[in-house]
Amino acid sequence: MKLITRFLSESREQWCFLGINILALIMAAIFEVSAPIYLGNIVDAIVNGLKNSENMEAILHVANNTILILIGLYSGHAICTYASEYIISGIAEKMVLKLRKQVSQQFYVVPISYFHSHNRGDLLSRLTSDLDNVAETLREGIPGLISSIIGIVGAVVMMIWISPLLASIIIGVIVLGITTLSVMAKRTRTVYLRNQEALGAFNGGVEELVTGKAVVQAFGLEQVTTNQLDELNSELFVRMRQSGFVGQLVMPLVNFINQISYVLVAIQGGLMVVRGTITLGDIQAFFLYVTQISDPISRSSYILTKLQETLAALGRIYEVIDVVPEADTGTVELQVPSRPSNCESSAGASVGETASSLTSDADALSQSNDAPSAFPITGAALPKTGAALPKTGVIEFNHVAFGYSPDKLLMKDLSLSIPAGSLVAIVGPTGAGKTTLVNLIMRFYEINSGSITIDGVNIQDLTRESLHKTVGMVLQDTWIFTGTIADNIAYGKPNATREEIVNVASLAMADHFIRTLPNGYDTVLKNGASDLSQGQRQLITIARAFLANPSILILDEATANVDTRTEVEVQKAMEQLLQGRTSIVIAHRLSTIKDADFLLVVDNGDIVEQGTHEALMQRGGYYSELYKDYALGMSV
Ligand SMILES: Nc1ncnc2c1ncn2[C@@H]1O[C@H](COP(=O)(O)OP(=O)(O)OP(=O)(O)O)[C@@H](O)[C@H]1O
Repeated sequence: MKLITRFLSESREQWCFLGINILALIMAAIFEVSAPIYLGNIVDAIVNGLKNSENMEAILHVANNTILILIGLYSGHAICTYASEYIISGIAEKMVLKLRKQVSQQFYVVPISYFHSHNRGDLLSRLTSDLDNVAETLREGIPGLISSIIGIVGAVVMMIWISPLLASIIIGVIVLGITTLSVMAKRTRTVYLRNQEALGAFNGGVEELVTGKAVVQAFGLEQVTTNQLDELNSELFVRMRQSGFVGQLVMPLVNFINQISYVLVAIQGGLMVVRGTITLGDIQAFFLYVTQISDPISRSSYILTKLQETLAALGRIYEVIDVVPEADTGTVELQVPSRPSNCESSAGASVGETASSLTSDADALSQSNDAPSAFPITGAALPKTGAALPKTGVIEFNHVAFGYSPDKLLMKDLSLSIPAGSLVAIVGPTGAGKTTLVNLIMRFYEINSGSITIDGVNIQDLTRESLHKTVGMVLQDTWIFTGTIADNIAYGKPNATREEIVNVASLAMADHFIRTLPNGYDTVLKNGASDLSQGQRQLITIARAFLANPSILILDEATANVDTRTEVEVQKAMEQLLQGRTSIVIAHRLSTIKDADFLLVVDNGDIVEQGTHEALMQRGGYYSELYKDYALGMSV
């Protein structure tokens, strides 16, 4: 009930149209229930005329007038029904549009942790099938229910008006029928629910088979998987047969009730006609009212069952709408330094020229950071990393504590400083907390205590927009949306010119392959660009990062999916991309680790070692062991 009240109160702007719709339904019902009386009048006119030996012309004259009235009534019924359907479909679409907008907007503002704790398919089904369910019930169910109720009430009133005695017999049968149907509806609900569960399980099985086809084939498990799917299919067959059986029971039952009513009306009505207490026309009208009632009864019982399903869907939709959005209480905007963007600085220069000039800059940078203890992990004074470095992009963790659940901390007291413009590689075993560390910089999760600052400003005081403009990410899972390659590259800078786009694509070594496509930069990518190779997709996302030009860049094994030859090219481009910004690379690759100015070795959410590759190797601690294992793995 709460859900219905909420839904109605949130659809206040549609109330007026809803009122008009109900009015149209009432009018349609009035026209419909009036007709049998006039049909009865025709019968009476003919019977009485013949009985009184009136001439045929006089009889037909009376009948013709009534027929005109009937044409008017049926036309009125058709017009009002059409108007009601037209209005209700508008109302339904607007209500669903509003819900869809609310849910879609929520997807942008709910914390990322919400997505991590919910099944992706389940979230999608709320936006699709649950909303469809609500729309269908609004479009067809509710008008059907209202017109059924009005129709039943109208027909009962007319029956009482014609003959209270006959009406009471019919009402008795109706009450009996409704009680039986509602008992059946309860049982049907359970059967339908099991059917939907079986359908969901089968769909899940098919999805797993489709997405994991390569793995299934690689392990030669086609037969096992097919058998599992067969089992799910058999279960679905049984459930569907059951639901079909109970669903088909409703109509025969309603027909049975109908026929009982006809028999009772025929017996009692016949006796009343003989006694002269009712006319033959009234009996005929009575029969028509019985027919008019039976259909709405079966329809409303079905709609009431469907309504339960819709309320469950509405509840799931409101659950998403009610998620508390990520707090964006920050007011500070980080000043973006007047640093030339990648595309401007390189305009006109060949990739080779740019790369070589940058390599020497990078060398200077790495030399200045060579001292093993140059980067304090305690949050003390930042090291001087050379006059050429930019002043923006300093990241500090001050006594940070964080856990995905409050009772289990992953980081207990983490402090570290990353100087502006440095290239830091985070290494550590799987599950050590590398991704978590960068997620905290992006403020995807709120820390339990301590603070994280960028250029001395607590990230909680920054607006989310400013934070995400300052920190860019290139992830291993490439995200390509449906649109042209140019649109995909310009994602972080929608107003970028074609020249800028081509420029950054050249820097990311993507220009060549893009030009080989039939439509070049205007090639439309669909289905996550499944027709491009993983490496090509990655190059596009790297070009995207070039164009967005953030002062801090996070790379999550960004070159992991690029082949060895492409990797060399991408590395060159990367040097350019990383130039002049603080870069944090989560990498397992030897090349990335060696290029880094500094390594942070993470284990159990803590930094256990830090320093350059050489220094850490000399130290012979945790990193050197890790590295030796890695090198051994590479040589095997
Ligand atoms: N969304 C989450 N909810 C709960 N626990 C999580 C979540 N994400 C990660 N964890 C847990 O936190 C710990 C650190 O995970 P994290 O992803 O940061 O490790 P990682 O070092 O990046 O690992 P890998 O190298 O395998 O990617 C792990 O124990 C992991 O199970």
